[in-house]
Amino acid sequence: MGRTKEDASIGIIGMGDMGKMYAQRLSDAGWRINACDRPENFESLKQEFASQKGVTIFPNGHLVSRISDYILYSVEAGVIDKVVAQYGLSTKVGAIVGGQTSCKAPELAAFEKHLPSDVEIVSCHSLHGPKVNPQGQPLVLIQHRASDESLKFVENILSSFGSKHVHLTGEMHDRITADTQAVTHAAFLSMGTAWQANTQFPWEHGRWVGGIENVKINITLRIYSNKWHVYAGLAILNPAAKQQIRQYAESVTDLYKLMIGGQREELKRRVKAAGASVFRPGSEGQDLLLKDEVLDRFSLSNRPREKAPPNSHLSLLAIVDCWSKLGIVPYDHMICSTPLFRLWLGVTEYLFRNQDLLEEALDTAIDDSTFRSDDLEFTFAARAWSDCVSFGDFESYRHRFERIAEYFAPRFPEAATLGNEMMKTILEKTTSNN
Ligand SMILES: NC(=O)C1=CN([C@@H]2O[C@H](COP(=O)(O)OP(=O)(O)OC[C@H]3O[C@@H](n4cnc5c(N)ncnc54)[C@H](OP(=O)(O)O)[C@@H]3O)[C@@H](O)[C@H]2O)C=CC1
Ligand SMILES: O=C(O)C(=O)Cc1ccc(O)cc1
Repeated sequence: MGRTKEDASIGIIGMGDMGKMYAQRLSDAGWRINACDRPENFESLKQEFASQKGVTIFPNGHLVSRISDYILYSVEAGVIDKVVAQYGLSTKVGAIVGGQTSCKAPELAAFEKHLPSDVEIVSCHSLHGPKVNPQGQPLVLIQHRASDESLKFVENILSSFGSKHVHLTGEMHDRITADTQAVTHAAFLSMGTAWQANTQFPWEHGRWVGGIENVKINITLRIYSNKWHVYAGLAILNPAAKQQIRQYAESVTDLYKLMIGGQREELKRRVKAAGASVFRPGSEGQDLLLKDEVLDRFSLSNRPREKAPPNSHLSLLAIVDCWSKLGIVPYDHMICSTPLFRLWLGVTEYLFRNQDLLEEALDTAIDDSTFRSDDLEFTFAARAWSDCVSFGDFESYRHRFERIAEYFAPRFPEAATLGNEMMKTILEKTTSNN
């Protein structure tokens, strides 16, 4: 089997956002790519890639599999079993197969079930979206059923991304990404749900101008402007994610009850104890991941920001409570973190490492009823998303997601421009080395 650029070729099955990004970058790096999407997309895909040197589009996965030396399945997580069942037997003798889906248990199970035994398995996962520059971002590699030499071959293929290779088992990958991805998305999905329930575009209200709020708004819109199946797949198919998301919903509910019950001392005690277990003493002198001047630059609002308006920050208090209850130290996951996770940790840290800001949030939660209805809707939303993930029903997830996405859709273009700029600037300051 060929193992160099001159004599090997790479197959990509599923030419959606990630598949196209891989095809583009790997062919630019000099690899020969054989790619396909669904048969009905053959003609349009062929036209789209007509001028991309090194990429050949085929009508289906059989034709890709039989001639490629490393084959990557880059399809929706929910259909991985079906697609591998369809094309797996056509895999070239002695080839290596991998997948790009965000949850590895079903993907690896599908490979074991459907691939011939002479086929090796090295899977991967780029921990960022298709529009993020892979340079310096984590790239997980899973040597599931393969020789060291085959792993090296795959590493060589993917080396042109300039990503940081992280070697994990499938099981470790799923445990970590439940912490970093699934629960992070649950928080932002819930924010969007609450804003929609109260028919708000939050940046049109003075209470949501500046700083942390910019990140909340931009990321929420970014998620809702993406494909629902990416978020549904990694939450519903990952068993560890259900528990994490449930804990997040419980933390939100518990803290909300303390707020409306006026239990100031108990609220402060619980939140500060959680903060102490997540933001360990001794870290005070370290640089914050995010700073005011960065946060303030990316507002969808045209209102001036004078002083940060007080906010109970229930979503942030709850994530720290959740991490603490689950014994998660988020900094331990930096090596395997997505950009969104680093932003989420960044804003949380920003609140918890500023004692005045934290006190203000806790006092606001008790004394100021301005946010009560928003926090109530947020609590409902967190519980509803948790139920939706626990029930494991893709269609109801899709329905919820798309209903809310539709509400925000008119604002996606401006949010995307600003959000991309924000991600770029902030990512330069929050690498996975932090
Ligand atoms: N988007 C992201 O930020 C990231 C996504 N991932 C993961 O990567 C995978 C791909 O995601 P993404 O590219 O965003 O999703 P897309 O929906 O853009 O791409 C998936 C593609 O696979 C195609 N497909 C489905 N069935 C078949 C089949 N039988 N044969 C050939 N092609 C098929 C789909 O066609 P159709 O649309 O017609 O069904 C679609 O074009 C997912 O598992 C996702 O979880 C990983 C990292 C980041
Ligand atoms: O950064 C995030 O969490 C994203 O939303 C982008 C994303 C989505 C799915 C992945 O498997 C990896 C990255």
